[in-house]
Amino acid sequence: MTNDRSPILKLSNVCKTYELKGQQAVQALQSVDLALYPGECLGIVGQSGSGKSSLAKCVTQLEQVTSGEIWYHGQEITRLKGERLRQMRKQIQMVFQEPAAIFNPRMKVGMFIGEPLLNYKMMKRQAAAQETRRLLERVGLSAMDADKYPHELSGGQQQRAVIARSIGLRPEIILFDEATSALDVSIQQQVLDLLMELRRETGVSSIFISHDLAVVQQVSDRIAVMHQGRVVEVVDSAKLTSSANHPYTRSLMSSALSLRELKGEMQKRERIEVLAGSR
Ligand SMILES: Nc1ncnc2c1ncn2[C@@H]1O[C@H](COP(=O)(O)OP(=O)(O)OP(=O)(O)O)[C@@H](O)[C@H]1O
Repeated sequence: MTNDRSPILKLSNVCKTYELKGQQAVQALQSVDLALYPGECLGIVGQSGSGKSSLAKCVTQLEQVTSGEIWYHGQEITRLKGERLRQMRKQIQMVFQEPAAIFNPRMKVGMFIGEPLLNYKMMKRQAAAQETRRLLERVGLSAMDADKYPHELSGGQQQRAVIARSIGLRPEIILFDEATSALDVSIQQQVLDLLMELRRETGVSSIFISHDLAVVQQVSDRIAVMHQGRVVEVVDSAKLTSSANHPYTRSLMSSALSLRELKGEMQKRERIEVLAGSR
């Protein structure tokens, strides 16, 4: 659908090897080629250890690639330094699984969201405070939450605050790395709905990483399937059932299916128990 346009981000032959003292090196990424098109959500799915987080970290230079190139708007970004790296990180934001890990426990939520607006000199203090309130409300929190400390928010609310901070910078790309995986199922769905709304509203491009194929399929236009550090295939989300070819993708699909059946069966059993008065 999007292949007639130039990609905004392109990974070309990217390899990442972790050298470990006294142990065998780990090849986390092996010759990865991927493209992200403007406005697209590219899903990345694969089991634990398949290299998903390493890929996200190489894009944002939290890790250095071992070899290969990453192009952002025609600029090679694997060795950026100083101000150019800082500007790239403003444009390519990352949202992790554990929001608690990136909060400063002593910094109020309002400051957490407003600080980057000041650091990047996007606006003055008063305007940043106003923008912070707007962002809080945009992600479904209250402007009053600005005065709370992170521990006073639930996990889902913390993740909304992290998303508010990211979108405040008006990035071109947001990388979500298992961003909803730690949340309860109903809260997870609310956050996914928020992400889909924000995407429609802002046109932001995104990479959505998860081990959960059903979740990835819900939010993505295309899905890159990773297995042992390689992208084994890229499929259109809407045509997953008919066009997935690789046996590994097929096995992910059947385990996602049996998980759905299991969940459905448990819900059915709960309903029967409630009707029978045993709960
Ligand atoms: N800093 C590191 N040092 C050494 N090995 C690492 C490091 N980070 C990741 N690895 C290894 O690289 C491989 C890929 O890990 P990575 O975290 O990228 O996979 P993943 O698909 O994101 O898995 P998970 O969902 O469990 O985080 C794994 O074998 C992992 O143990």
